[in-house]
Amino acid sequence: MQQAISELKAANIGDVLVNKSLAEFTTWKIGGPADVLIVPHTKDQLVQAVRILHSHGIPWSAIGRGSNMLVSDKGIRGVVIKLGEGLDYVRFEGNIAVAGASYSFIKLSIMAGKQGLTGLEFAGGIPGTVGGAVYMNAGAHGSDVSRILTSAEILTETGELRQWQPEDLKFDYRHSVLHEQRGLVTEATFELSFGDRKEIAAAMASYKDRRLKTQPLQLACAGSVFRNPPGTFAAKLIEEAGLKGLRVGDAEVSVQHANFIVNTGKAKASDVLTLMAQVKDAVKARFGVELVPEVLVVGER
Ligand SMILES: Cc1cc2nc3c(=O)[nH]c(=O)nc-3n(C[C@H](O)[C@H](O)[C@H](O)COP(=O)(O)OP(=O)(O)OC[C@H]3O[C@@H](n4cnc5c(N)ncnc54)[C@H](O)[C@@H]3O)c2cc1C
Ligand SMILES: NC(=O)C1=CN([C@@H]2O[C@H](COP(=O)(O)OP(=O)(O)OC[C@H]3O[C@@H](n4cnc5c(N)ncnc54)[C@H](OP(=O)(O)O)[C@@H]3O)[C@@H](O)[C@H]2O)C=CC1
Ligand SMILES: C=C(O[C@H]1[C@H](O)[C@@H](CO)O[C@H](OP(=O)(O)OP(=O)(O)OC[C@H]2O[C@@H](n3ccc(=O)[nH]c3=O)[C@H](O)[C@@H]2O)[C@@H]1NC(C)=O)C(=O)O
Repeated sequence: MQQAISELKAANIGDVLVNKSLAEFTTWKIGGPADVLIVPHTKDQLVQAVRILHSHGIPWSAIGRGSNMLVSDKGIRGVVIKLGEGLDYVRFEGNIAVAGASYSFIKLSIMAGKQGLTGLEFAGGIPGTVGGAVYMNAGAHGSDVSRILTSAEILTETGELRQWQPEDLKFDYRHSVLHEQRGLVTEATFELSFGDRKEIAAAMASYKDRRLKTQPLQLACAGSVFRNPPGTFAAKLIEEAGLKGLRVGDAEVSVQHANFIVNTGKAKASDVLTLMAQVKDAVKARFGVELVPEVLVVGER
């Protein structure tokens, strides 16, 4: 690892931060350190960094805005890559939106609406990056990334840039092939439709209003903790099992939305994991339904 770190620094691939806490990079504000966090500022630096890591056989993973991740208290061994400002861009070509992977998915939604383009209204309240949204096939209000994405530029494990088509990404409910196959999204292209600016703004306002009423947006969280089981809602089962307000340390099942766990202070990842296990067990005992996490639990346990 030491040799790779020296090589990364010598190659000027951006910031190379050793033993860097990841808590500040997650919306839960929880998580131990990455052995090394690298922040390439440009796409060239990113490509070079991945090639160096590949040549040393060092594992790497990506972090976007950390809005769907539970990083363990011991943190992540190996290298974590956070994309820098060089991939924080958007451009519109007619009804096509092309966004860099570190661009905010919410900003993309707002910018598309301002162009009079419809199709991204659902993204107005999803507080991650474009890269994270593609990885997760993020969605809301009956739509998701798979409905509008026409291609994604992927940096492969060996450091090659490739254009992937939607079928290559094998999208499913909150799932893409990137869960099984390492690859970094560097850019995504979305096909939208020309619509009415006022109607788009009205839809976004109503989604936002609904979220403000139903989700604990003012508290540190990571969105829905569990996937919705087929035919029902995780939140409904958790509420009916009487678990709202259940706490472990500073981690709490939100009293506002039962499928959100909020960090009310200094919750540790272990507190959230214990709470998740208690919720899972109680729902299984009461309804016989096996809840499956939607949030990604990463790092050394
Ligand atoms: C208040 C709140 C509301 C939310 N509402 C919704 C919602 O309605 N719908 C929904 O789907 N989600 C929702 N989420 C969850 C979350 O915002 C989404 O899953 C989002 O898409 C994650 O993006 P991110 O950039 O934060 O990814 P991260 O959490 O940083 O990462 C998620 C995964 O993507 C990978 N990844 C990140 N960037 C890249 C990249 N460039 N290339 C390859 N892999 C990458 C990471 O390695 C990780 O495995 C919500 C979260 C919060 C806090
Ligand atoms: N609970 C948590 O852990 C977290 C919650 N969030 C929530 O996610 C939302 C976005 O946060 P963030 O990315 O930091 O951006 P901001 O809250 O800074 O918002 C950025 C822009 O997006 C607009 N906006 C925010 N939410 C919505 C929405 N639901 N629909 C349409 N437009 C919206 C804002 O408009 P305006 O100023 O008019 O609202 C602003 O122009 C906020 O509601 C925030 O509370 C974000 C991160 C973590
Ligand atoms: C927040 C996320 O996505 C969200 C997305 O924002 C919303 C809106 O489209 O729909 C899903 O939530 P959700 O299924 O919990 O949606 P909601 O409309 O809030 O609730 C569904 C049902 O559960 C009930 N409900 C909700 C909250 C609660 O505390 N108790 C309860 O009984 C509601 O009454 C409703 O009948 C996504 N979650 C999943 C796991 O699919 C995320 O993925 O992180």
